[in-house]
Amino acid sequence: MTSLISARDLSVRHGEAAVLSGVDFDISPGEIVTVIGPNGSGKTTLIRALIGLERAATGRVSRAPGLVIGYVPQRLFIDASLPLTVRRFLSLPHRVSDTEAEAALIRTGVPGVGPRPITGLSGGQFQRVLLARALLVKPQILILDEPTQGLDQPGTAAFYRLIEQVRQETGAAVLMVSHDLHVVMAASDRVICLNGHICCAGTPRVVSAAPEYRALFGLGTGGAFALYRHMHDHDHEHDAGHGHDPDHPHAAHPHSCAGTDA
Ligand SMILES: Nc1ncnc2c1ncn2[C@@H]1O[C@H](COP(=O)(O)OP(=O)(O)OP(=O)(O)O)[C@@H](O)[C@H]1O
Repeated sequence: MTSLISARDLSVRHGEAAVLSGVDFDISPGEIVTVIGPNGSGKTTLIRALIGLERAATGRVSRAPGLVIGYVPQRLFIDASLPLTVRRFLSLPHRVSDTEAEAALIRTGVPGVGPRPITGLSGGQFQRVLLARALLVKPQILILDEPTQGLDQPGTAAFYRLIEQVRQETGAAVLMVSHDLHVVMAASDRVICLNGHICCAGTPRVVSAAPEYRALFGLGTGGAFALYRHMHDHDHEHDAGHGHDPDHPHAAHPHSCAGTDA
């Protein structure tokens, strides 16, 4: 299947520091792919490079022609003194009708918040409004950088269920960065474990068994694995699009994952 976004041998530098090196990446229509990794491992940098907001030092990134991306960045500061309602926020930067705006709020589980000041929302409501705004562009791919930050565990689980529904209803691919390992393992088709390079990648089952993953996140992933097995009974035979045996974890890069290669 044709990739929506792909990267080959992608490296990104910030000044002298190599933040990412040798990254190969693909995402297909309708896939949910999650990038995990420690703080500073280059997750946001990878997302930004895939969108085209960050320049590749070497390698290349390609996007399907005319690809429509719905992007929720990691940080969005809104000045609390700004008199901005949710409704007006949804029309930034592209104007949408009241009907479209309310439909998006209903879909993301926050109906009727349109007239409220955006800075008065709870963390969970705000994340849902950000998702609503991203959906209003009718994206072929949703890119969400830590969309559940600030949410409690039930809120996080509910948000991932919503993402899954959106994927089912719209067929959009979803690329996420997350720290919620347990839910990530339950809600992703494919997981990429990043630490300056790709340490391991594949289905949640493959990644949670990989020594590189365990070196980074410890062995307390049995619960995640059980949750994943419990919630998913559909086919996960494909593995990272590389034709590997899905039951055999692999490092996509031969280096240790204990530290970045920078
Ligand atoms: N604009 C920048 N200028 C210089 N260094 C940067 C810049 N942006 C990121 N970095 C550095 O690049 C490295 C990777 O940052 P990045 O934000 O991609 O990591 P991350 O995995 O998303 O981290 P976190 O989990 O903390 O959000 C870090 O060492 C960071 O300090």
